[in-house]
Amino acid sequence: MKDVYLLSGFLGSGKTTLLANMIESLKEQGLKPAVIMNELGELNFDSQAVEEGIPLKEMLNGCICCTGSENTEAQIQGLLAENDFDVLLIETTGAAHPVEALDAVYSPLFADQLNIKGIVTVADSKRWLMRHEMTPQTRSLFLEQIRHAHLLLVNKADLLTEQELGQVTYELQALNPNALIVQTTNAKVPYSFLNKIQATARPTDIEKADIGHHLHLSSRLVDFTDQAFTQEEIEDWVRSLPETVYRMKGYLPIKGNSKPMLFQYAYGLTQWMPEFIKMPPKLVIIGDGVDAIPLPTTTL
Ligand SMILES: Nc1nc2c(ncn2[C@@H]2O[C@H](COP(=O)(O)OP(=O)(O)OP(=O)(O)O)[C@@H](O)[C@H]2O)c(=O)[nH]1
Repeated sequence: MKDVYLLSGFLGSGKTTLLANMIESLKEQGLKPAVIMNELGELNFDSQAVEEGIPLKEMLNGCICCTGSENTEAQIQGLLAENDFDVLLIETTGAAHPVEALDAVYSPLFADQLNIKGIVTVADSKRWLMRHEMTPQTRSLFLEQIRHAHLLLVNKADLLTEQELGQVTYELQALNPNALIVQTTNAKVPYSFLNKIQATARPTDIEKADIGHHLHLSSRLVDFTDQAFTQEEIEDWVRSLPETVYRMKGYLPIKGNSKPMLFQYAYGLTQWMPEFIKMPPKLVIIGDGVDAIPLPTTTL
């Protein structure tokens, strides 16, 4: 299993600085990093932050969450096929919504090779104090990046007074009580903090899950080998799910079909497509607390 970290945060908050620090920390631990950088422009000025010899893929033509997950899937598959690495660091553009970015990264094709550790959001603490000057759209994205973080860096601590820093930390923790929060200058975060987070629900977590536990944004891989459903049974199940299930995608075994069907769910809508290759019957579920939700059942 290869660990995957998604680096999120507003433009100029310190993501590239964090990336460079994380590469150093991982190497100190004897781990081999690989990097995917997602920049909005045609040219990636930040790629100099990644030293030679580290596997690097660049996605320059748009946001990881808008260019379509196929592109991200292809980049990850390329990295997995061509390189030997232990940890994948993905720097998203400042304009990426964290749920969309997680969705783009989590493909049923290689879900059993990747362990999504989580979203590390770099929050610019100075900008937080001036958030009322932002447009409502950018402020809302800023808030979403903070809300969905598993590890939250209150960065640029050097630019604030002690009192301001205390206030910002308190406000950010109130917005996301589940996140591990750490005050940083130049995004310097100890490896032990990074290693602590975990966004992929494992079978042992699911057995332990109870109400109030694991309310975080997380992903879960369900294997439907030796099972089959009708499309109606799946649609009924989808209607019974809480609104905190944001995305599902994968291949579902449908009675009467020799090959699992491609299934997608987003914003309350399902989409079905016949698949002509026999794909493994696996489904990825992304949402808050997905380890606790019941799975579909069949009557026959
Ligand atoms: N004073 C101060 N400056 C910082 C800190 N962290 C990062 N910076 C500076 O802030 C600027 C932006 O940092 P980057 O790491 O490039 O930020 P980014 O989020 O990757 O930026 P984009 O790629 O534009 O989204 C750089 O000049 C950094 O040196 C900090 O803790 N304090």
